[in-house]
Amino acid sequence: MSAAETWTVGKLLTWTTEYLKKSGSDSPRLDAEVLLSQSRDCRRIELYTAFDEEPSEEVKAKFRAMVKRRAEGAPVAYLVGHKEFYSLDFEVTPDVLIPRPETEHLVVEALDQAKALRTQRGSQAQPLRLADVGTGSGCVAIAVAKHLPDSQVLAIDVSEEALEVARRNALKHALDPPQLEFAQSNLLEGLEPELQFDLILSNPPYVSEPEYEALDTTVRQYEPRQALVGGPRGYELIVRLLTQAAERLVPDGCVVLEFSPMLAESLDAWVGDIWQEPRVIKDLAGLPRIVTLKKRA
Ligand SMILES: C[S@@+](CC[C@H](N)C(=O)[O-])C[C@H]1O[C@@H](n2cnc3c(N)ncnc32)[C@H](O)[C@@H]1O
Repeated sequence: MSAAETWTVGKLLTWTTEYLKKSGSDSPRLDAEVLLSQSRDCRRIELYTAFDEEPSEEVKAKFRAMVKRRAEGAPVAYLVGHKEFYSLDFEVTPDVLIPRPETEHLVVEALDQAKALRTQRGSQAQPLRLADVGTGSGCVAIAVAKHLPDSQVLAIDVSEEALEVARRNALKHALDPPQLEFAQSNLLEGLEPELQFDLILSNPPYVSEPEYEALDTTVRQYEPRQALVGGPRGYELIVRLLTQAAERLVPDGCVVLEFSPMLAESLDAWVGDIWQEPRVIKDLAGLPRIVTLKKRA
């Protein structure tokens, strides 16, 4: 970018798109638009009616600094401090995983299972009790709580730093106890012994250690390892969670889990003698991504 040129919104977007493309971004135009709208404090769509305007020096300086960090690999969501998930806006910091679009399938399936339980139990039933294990930013717990106003959701994480972000997101979406509560716990271990749930949801860490080493450096360098790695083989946390969940579910309840398509061949082993035939949901790429498990009678 030369200082003498007039850097209009349109030119800034064109130049930055090319620059970020060369730096390895797989969504350079979108990145440029998100960063510029954040710097101008406007909505992305408003850039389209401001193509010929020249932003102030302050806006351009802010934009340049973010573009530089993006070119170095920093994820856009951490640079702007928020990310949309299930049509809701969530604060994100490097203490939490950036919510992924495939996790929206977990929310859809959780809402379907909640509806089925309600229908089964009738209109006089108690509020549904849900747990979201490994809540991170709180995106799953909050999306579900927003769509199930008469439910009680317990959002759990082992990381106190992640819980602080999730609590701020709950505040932002006007969710209070008893509809949404938080607990720091290693999976379900630290909870009161009498706590039982109708639905246990989780997008747990499920990347194996070798897969982690092969992940894009932007993920490894910026996102919390604890949110990604499930153990040497990837499924260790899932197996522990399923054992604990079997003790915490009411008889007609179920577990809804996101997992890696790489772990699909382990599904039968997870089911064992405890769970019924799994219901598997595929993501938009046609890969197995979500599994729902009900206990055998
Ligand atoms: C894959 S992230 C999911 C975050 C969020 N639910 C989402 O879908 O974007 C997994 C989360 O599990 C948490 N976690 C890791 N090990 C845990 C454990 N043993 N007990 C509870 N939470 C754990 C991590 O801190 C992280 O927030």
